[in-house]
Amino acid sequence: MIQLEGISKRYKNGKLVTTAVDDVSLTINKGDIFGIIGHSGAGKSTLIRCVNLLERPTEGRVIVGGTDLTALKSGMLQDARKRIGMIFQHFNLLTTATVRANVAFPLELAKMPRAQIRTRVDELLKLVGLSEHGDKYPAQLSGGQKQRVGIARALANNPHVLLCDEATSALDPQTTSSILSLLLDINRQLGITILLITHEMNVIRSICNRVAVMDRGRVVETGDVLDVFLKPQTQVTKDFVAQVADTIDPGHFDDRPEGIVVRVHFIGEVTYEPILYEEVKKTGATFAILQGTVSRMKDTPYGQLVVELRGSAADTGSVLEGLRKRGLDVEVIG
Ligand SMILES: Nc1ncnc2c1ncn2[C@@H]1O[C@H](COP(=O)(O)OP(=O)(O)OP(=O)(O)O)[C@@H](O)[C@H]1O
Repeated sequence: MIQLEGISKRYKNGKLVTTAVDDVSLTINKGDIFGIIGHSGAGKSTLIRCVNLLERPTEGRVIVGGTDLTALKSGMLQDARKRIGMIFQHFNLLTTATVRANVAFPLELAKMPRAQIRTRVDELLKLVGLSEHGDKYPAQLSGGQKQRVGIARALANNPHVLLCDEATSALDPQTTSSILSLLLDINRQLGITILLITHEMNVIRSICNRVAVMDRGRVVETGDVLDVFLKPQTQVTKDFVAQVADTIDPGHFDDRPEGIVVRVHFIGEVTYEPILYEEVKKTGATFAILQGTVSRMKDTPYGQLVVELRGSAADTGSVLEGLRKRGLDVEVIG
């Protein structure tokens, strides 16, 4: 649905050149909720603004729904942009217009007849749970409600893609979670592909299926959220994963003298099966749990256990083999 090919964006200020985005290529599939995470200054905002050409990349191509936006003349680009909705951290609502008027705005620009606009606005307000608030002004709404207006407005022209620029960063945790649920519903019910940027791993974990990690203008890691989350490769990704409290602090188990220390990853329904117990029981080995967690990423349960396996080398070896045969990812870490 979105293909970014070799995107770079450089800003020139006199003799100073800042490279905000440095040769980024990404493929975002139809139906994905794709998250880009990075620290402040990593280039996320610049990159997401390149997708609808609010920023024109210095180099590279942006292909959305098969159309190369970077090759379009301005009239055609305006049309293509209607298929790309966008929401913002600070909502960007018209403060002197009511909720209805804010949502109607892109429809008026698209010259939709008045009666149709009324029906469409009703539909959109219902979708985002604001049917009772249509005649209010933005100042009379909470942050979460303002973002719902932003979402309704972004969806007005039936976009294929929704871009979310730090859409929950100005919201408290509870409101964040209600907006994230709404985005997930929109993705599922309307099949809209979502590309979001954030500096919070929790946002990625709650709703994204794919993630890219940005650092100093470059994508340093990309993949399925579960893979990246459970096996972060770079330090910057490890730091983001550590933001989420239920991950296990690596590497404090090397002082266990008696046995071998093993990290077992569970993904999916096996998380709730007594596999470890069953495999250990077949042998003369025993185990002690040193640390463990079970959680959920989007709809997938997952868990990690760090256990010390005690017993003869043959017994512990056969436990490891048994666990691997049953599809678990097992690492000996001490
Ligand atoms: N218009 C501009 N002119 C010059 N430099 C810019 C411009 N916009 C962004 N930059 C620089 O590009 C780099 C990336 O900025 P960008 O806002 O894309 O990062 P970010 O990851 O979105 O950070 P934040 O979360 O703080 O917005 C920064 O060094 C920034 O100072």
